[in-house]
Amino acid sequence: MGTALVTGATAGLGLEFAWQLATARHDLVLVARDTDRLEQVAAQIRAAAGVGVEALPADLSVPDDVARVAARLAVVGDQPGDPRPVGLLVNNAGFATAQHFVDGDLDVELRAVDVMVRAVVELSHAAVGQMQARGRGAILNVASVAALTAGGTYAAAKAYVRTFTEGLAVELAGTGVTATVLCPGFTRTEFHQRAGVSMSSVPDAAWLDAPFVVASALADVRRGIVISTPSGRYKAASALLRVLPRSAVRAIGHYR
Ligand SMILES: NC(=O)C1=CN([C@@H]2O[C@H](COP(=O)(O)OP(=O)(O)OC[C@H]3O[C@@H](n4cnc5c(N)ncnc54)[C@H](OP(=O)(O)O)[C@@H]3O)[C@@H](O)[C@H]2O)C=CC1
Ligand SMILES: N[C@@H](C=O)C(=O)O
Repeated sequence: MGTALVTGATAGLGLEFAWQLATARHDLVLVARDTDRLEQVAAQIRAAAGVGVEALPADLSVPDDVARVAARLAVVGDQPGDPRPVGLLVNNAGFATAQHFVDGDLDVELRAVDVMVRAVVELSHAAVGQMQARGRGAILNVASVAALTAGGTYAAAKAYVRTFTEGLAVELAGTGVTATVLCPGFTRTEFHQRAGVSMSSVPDAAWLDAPFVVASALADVRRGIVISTPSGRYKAASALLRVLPRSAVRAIGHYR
């Protein structure tokens, strides 16, 4: 099995990606900011799954850190001593801005763009070059059903990722390399708690579990599906969001 690089691998969906990929015998390169937690996750997966795990601490809002991750992704693996090339890139790291734009902290808005747009573009570019040269590979970018809403910078970033990935999939057709965008709905992770967002009004039936979301996404990657929306509920919600008048979508006012 090949090597997978997962960003945001210390918690939530990223941690679940790491475990499911390790169980499927992929070696891993794991990226996140919290070095202690990252090393701990890497050690646990190495011990339990017996795969190779590199911990690559990086803050994806910091250009030098993104460049280090991009350099790892660009490795073709044809030089003696090279690490193995990455065959699957999972651009998963992200966070909720959890504020309105006008009276919000501009640094938070810009960091959201850096982590969820700029880093996704830079890392995809670094990976796709070596993947195309080797004639195989896959890129999985994590957006959100929020991409179809009008909820400020978070939704705009996710809309970018969705459209960007669709364009990449078109460009890559026939090359042996695929691009998939994952668009989950509400999923139980650390995401809302980290952002200090109360989710008490969201009914139980609206929640997805990370193991289900990740298994659906990886199955869709294997089948070369471009837009992966786990669960019938969120497929229906996405279909509705696409046909509603945008004035109605704006009225939903879904801010993250
Ligand atoms: N949970 C949900 O309801 C939904 C989530 N999503 C998307 O799923 C993705 C994963 O989120 P989820 O698992 O829920 O969130 P979590 O908060 O559980 O995990 C986020 C991960 O991203 C990492 N991370 C955050 N900021 C940075 C940064 N600047 N540089 C590097 N790593 C960073 C965190 O690690 P560390 O703090 O160590 O850096 C952590 O590993 C995100 O892109 C999110 O937008 C989409 C739809 C629904
Ligand atoms: N769908 C979730 C994140 O993208 C949310 O809105 O909480």
